[in-house]
Amino acid sequence: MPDGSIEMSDIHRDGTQAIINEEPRDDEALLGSDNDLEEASKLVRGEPGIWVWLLVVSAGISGLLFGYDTAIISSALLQLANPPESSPIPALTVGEQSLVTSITSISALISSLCSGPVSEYGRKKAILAAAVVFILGAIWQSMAGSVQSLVVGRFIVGLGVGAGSAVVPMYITELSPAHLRSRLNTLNTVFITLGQIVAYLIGYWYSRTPFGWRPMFLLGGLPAAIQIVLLFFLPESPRWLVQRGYIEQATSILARIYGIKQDQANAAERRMLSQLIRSIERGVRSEHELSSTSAKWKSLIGKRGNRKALLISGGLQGFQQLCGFNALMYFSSLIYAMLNFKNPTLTSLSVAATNFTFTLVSLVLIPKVGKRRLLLYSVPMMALGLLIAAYGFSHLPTRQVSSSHGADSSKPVDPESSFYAYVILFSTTFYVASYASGIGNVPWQQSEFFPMSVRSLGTAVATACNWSSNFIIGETFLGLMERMGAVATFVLFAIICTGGWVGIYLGYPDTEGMNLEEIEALLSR
Ligand SMILES: O[C@H]1[C@H](O)[C@@H](O)[C@H](O)[C@@H](O)[C@H]1O
Repeated sequence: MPDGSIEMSDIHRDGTQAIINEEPRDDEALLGSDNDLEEASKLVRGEPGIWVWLLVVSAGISGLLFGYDTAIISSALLQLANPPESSPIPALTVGEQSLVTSITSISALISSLCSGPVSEYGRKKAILAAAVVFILGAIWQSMAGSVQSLVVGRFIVGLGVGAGSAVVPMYITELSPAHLRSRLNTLNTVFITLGQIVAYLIGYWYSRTPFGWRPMFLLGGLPAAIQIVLLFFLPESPRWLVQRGYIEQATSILARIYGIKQDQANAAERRMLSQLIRSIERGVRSEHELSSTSAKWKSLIGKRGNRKALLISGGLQGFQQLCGFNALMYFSSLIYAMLNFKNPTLTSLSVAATNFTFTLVSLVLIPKVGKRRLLLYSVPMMALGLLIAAYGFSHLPTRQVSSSHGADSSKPVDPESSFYAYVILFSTTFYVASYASGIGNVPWQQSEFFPMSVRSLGTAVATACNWSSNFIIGETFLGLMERMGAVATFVLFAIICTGGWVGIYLGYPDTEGMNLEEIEALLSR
């Protein structure tokens, strides 16, 4: 070859075994000059093309559904707790309401764990399976004729939520160029938070329609149907393809991601592609022995780098939920009703809107500031917001904050307590903004910590940490408020934030701009 670069056909392999058995070649002998390398790195730092954005948006529909399905339940419950006389489902008791809400976290926990083995068959297949489950769940919930079938419908939809929440960030991580990985992953969280806003708006829209909960649930199936169509155009993860030996397909997908026309590629471009493929190959080669699930578990827990990856990602996922954000998300209308706000539903829409807006802010900040620094700056602000809210609660009459029955409109509002109610509104909004800027989305970027051999399993376990902590908060928050009071509950969350900050300071590495293979090397040290 005239310029010393390699042809695509040179890097084509016919199966995993061939990759594994092949001796590493001397890259330098095959690749071009230093000038080529400089050009190649400029290419790597370019803006993502429209194809990459479309790809992430199509995959991100799972995030939209995650947000929609976890948030729509609060509007649906308002109706299901006060049904019209002709309703086949009697008014849900408090216990049933909590079961219908928490069953989704339980099934999300189960399916996030199962998503590991399923995504070994292909990331796209796993996303497709989640989309089918979303549609099934939407139809089932909307047609429910009894409490039991409602619970089954919520269970089904939770299976989609859990699988989508584990697989989509992994898929995005595996196909993103290193310098765009954080940004593209944050886009998935933008979709989650957008789904939550859409759910509040649709919930509000149907709130006065008799049996409005049926269309509320059914509408969740629509984006999933669109996603199934889009999936035909989505490529498979290039890293998964390399692992399976489909080098040619992986190369052409990487070429599209980096905006390279393969038939017209210059030396620098060909060089960059071959380097990418070969560094992925090396990762696959080094861990090829992990074919069984038990060997993967052994490696995940036994190997230093993997164990660290699991601790960081699982710990961060647990912290994301235990810091109490979803308690505010799920029960904000109740809290604001206790504070005598006129329209608690609108005030809680402000929680979702702040969450969405500041996730957008972090989309801009992450590439500039980096994930580690963003977490270190934003978590103390969350603690501050919580402490100010606790201070506000401490000035309100105890009866007002421990009642679970909402606003007492017959009681004249004492102007001093209304001042503190505003202190609480502003401090919780400040807390939500700080949450959304960092811990609200960074944990979902967990897949980057795991090497290919244990990536799906590690991602699944870390995601399960999220859903189990989500369940704990959903189940205990109101009890904590009743038993310990709002002041102690908010102080407790502030203490959790402080502990989380220390954990991040000590253990969360700065991986900004590193490729996945460099992160693997960093954690194995
Ligand atoms: O990252 C998301 C996002 O922050 C959502 O708003 C929240 O409800 C989820 O629990 C979380 O995982």
